[in-house]
Parts: sequence; C-alpha cells; structure tokens
Amino acid sequence: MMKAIDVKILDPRIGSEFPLPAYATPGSAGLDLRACVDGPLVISPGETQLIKTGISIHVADPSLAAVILPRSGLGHKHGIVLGNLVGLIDSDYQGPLMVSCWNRGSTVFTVEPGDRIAQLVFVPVVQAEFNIVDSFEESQRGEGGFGHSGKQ
Ligand SMILES: O=c1ccn([C@H]2C[C@H](O)[C@@H](COP(=O)(O)OP(=O)(O)OP(=O)(O)O)O2)c(=O)[nH]1
Repeated sequence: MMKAIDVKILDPRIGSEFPLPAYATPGSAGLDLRACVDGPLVISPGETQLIKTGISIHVADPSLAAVILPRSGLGHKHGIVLGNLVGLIDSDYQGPLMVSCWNRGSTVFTVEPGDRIAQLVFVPVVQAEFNIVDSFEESQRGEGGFGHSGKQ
C-alpha cells in the first residue's frame, strides 16, 4: 500500500474550476498537471516557458520521488515537450511544482488556463552508498558500452 502524499493547493481554481489531481483510470501511472495560467499563454516555436501547476507536493519519503514527463499527444502532435526533458521532484521539495514547456515544433502553441500540460509519476528511489576501490568485481560486460555489441 502506497503512503499518502500531501498535496498543497496553491491556486483556488484547482478543486473548483479545474479538477483536483486524480488518476484517470485505475491503471494510470501518471497524474495530469494543469496549467494554472491567468489567460492564454502563447509558446512560439523554439521558445520555453515555465508554467505554474498551482500545486505543491511533499513526497516526504526519501525512498520515493516524482518525475514530470511530457504527455505523448502534446509531444508527438504539437511538439510540446519539457525544457528539462524530465523534471525530477525531490522527496524533500516543498515549493510550487513548475513545468518547463518547450515548443520544439514549428508552429505556435497556445496553452489555455487549466490545460493538461504534462504528467507526474511517482517512482521508487534507492540512494547509493559509495566505497573507494581499486578495481571492481568482474562483470560479464566489463567496460563495454556505447554500442560496442553492434546493432543486431
Ligand atoms: O520540472 C521540474 C523540475 C524540478 N522542479 C522542482 C522540484 C525539485 O526538487 C526542485 C529542484 O530541481 P533540480 O534539482 O532538478 O534543480 P537544479 O537545477 O538542480 O537546482 P537546485 O536543486 O539547486 O534547486 O525543483 C519542478 O518544480 N519542476
């Protein structure tokens, strides 16, 4: 059973004019994040805008984090992806959730108040412990990487 995560509503339109964050279906991995803008926001081709979502979350549990991911339809059809490619929300972050929207397409895109602009997914986190060593225990791959095994 997942622990409950506290959501602070910063914009009073959330829960009234715009729906509260919720999973669309029982199998949804992501929660849609909405643009809490005051009016239509135009993102020109090549431009990046930092957009308020009107909420803060406090994950609290250090074995969890949240990631902000693009919505596939916006990215594929309209070229609206994230300026940071992926947003990582630390478990101790308590500030406003912001979405960096990058119009990587070739046409102007307009975000209206309440539009779903990105999605939030909670993920497990393992923090590493580090040891200073002279060599590693041998693995099958060794140092091979970056395509050393070819295409097929
Ligand atoms: O798309 C994002 C990415 C991050 N954050 C918030 C949550 C995160 O915990 C915090 C810091 O993010 P990050 O560590 O990626 O920022 P940074 O550029 O490394 O700066 P700093 O950690 O110094 O604030 O900003 C967002 O609201 N949206």
